[in-house]
Amino acid sequence: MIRFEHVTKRYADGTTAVDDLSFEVAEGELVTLVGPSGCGKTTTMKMVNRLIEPTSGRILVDGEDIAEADPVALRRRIGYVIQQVGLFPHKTVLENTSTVPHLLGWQRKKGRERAAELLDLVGLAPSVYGDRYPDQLSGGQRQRVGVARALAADPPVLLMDEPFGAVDPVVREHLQTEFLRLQSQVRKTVLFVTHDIEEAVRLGDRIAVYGSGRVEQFDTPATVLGAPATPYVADFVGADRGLKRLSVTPIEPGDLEQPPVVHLDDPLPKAAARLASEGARWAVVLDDAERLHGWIPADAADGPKGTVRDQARRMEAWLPVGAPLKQAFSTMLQHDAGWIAVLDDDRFLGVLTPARLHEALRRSIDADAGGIARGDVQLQTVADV
Ligand SMILES: Nc1ncnc2c1ncn2[C@@H]1O[C@H](COP(=O)(O)OP(=O)(O)OP(=O)(O)O)[C@@H](O)[C@H]1O
Repeated sequence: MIRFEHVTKRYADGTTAVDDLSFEVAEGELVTLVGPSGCGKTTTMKMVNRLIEPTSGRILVDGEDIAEADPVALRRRIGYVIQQVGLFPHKTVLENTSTVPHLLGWQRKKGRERAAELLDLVGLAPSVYGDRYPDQLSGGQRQRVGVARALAADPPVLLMDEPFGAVDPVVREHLQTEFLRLQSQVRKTVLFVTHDIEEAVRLGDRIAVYGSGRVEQFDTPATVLGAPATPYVADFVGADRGLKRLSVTPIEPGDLEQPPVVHLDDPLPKAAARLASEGARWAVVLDDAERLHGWIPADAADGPKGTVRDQARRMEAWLPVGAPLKQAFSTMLQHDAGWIAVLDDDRFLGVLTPARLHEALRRSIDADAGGIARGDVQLQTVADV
């Protein structure tokens, strides 16, 4: 846990870099600090490992006032990843990764084993990369080594200052995805500095949006995008905040439509009767274990003999419940599908249609800001006009 209590930093020349900052990062939480250049993000971060001392206020790490800690011992308890990575050029990847365990006096063998484990975890096979030197790696690989090195001594707290800032957008997205997967396993308390709102939204459990030296809003990505606290925040998150919000708004069971469901071994006449009674043009087809198989159009069910199995079509477009709406939209486009199935593990929950997706989009964009209830969302289709 990291707690800032009325922390102010004024530099010798009179610049107030951070002004009366108070917030808390819970254990295992990832908080992103986002804001324009010079707003005090790095100063905030460097005060946590005492590379910079606050002018006033207190910072607690795991309940301990860090002003009373020995700075060197403190830094070994806190992982630190920066944009320039700062790997030792004359040391191998494995040696770089085991630096902190080594400084902490771990046995060499244990330190190297741990380093190898972490390199694996960040996607760098130690047998391939362990003996390379930093200049034999790509930028993205160097960043991964930086992350592995920061985690090597298993610190409870991780500070990350624009760690993926120096790589191209594609590699950056990969690193973000990998880091999210890693964080879901290691659950560190993370303070992550970025000036990129997309990155802040994607990675943060909560986001602190900085104005000049102050936090203008501290909340979940969905709330910051859906209900910016001030005009400054609204401007910073951008006019397309609705679009950005799609990536942080999950599909909920309530978004789904329930088409008729038939099973592979149902006789066709039974399936046809089911479709007719609901006036549906198609039905979802499940197997005996209630797993999604595909679908069957009404005209194909309209035969005197056989079972649904003979006429069923496979359906590849599906998503797990909780996946972001952006992914739903993209899957629908990718498969050119009129609907996609939503599953909870293997269990079929319902389908997302363009109309329901549209409704969910409206909810995600407007609901918090305007207090619009889902039932109040009116959908218009071409047929209504
Ligand atoms: N050593 C220093 N002496 C005086 N002013 C400083 C010093 N270090 C930083 N500042 C000033 O403090 C303010 C905050 O700087 P800081 O580096 O924390 O910003 P930042 O949000 O991390 O910016 P960036 O995204 O550009 O890294 C800036 O106005 C900066 O010029």
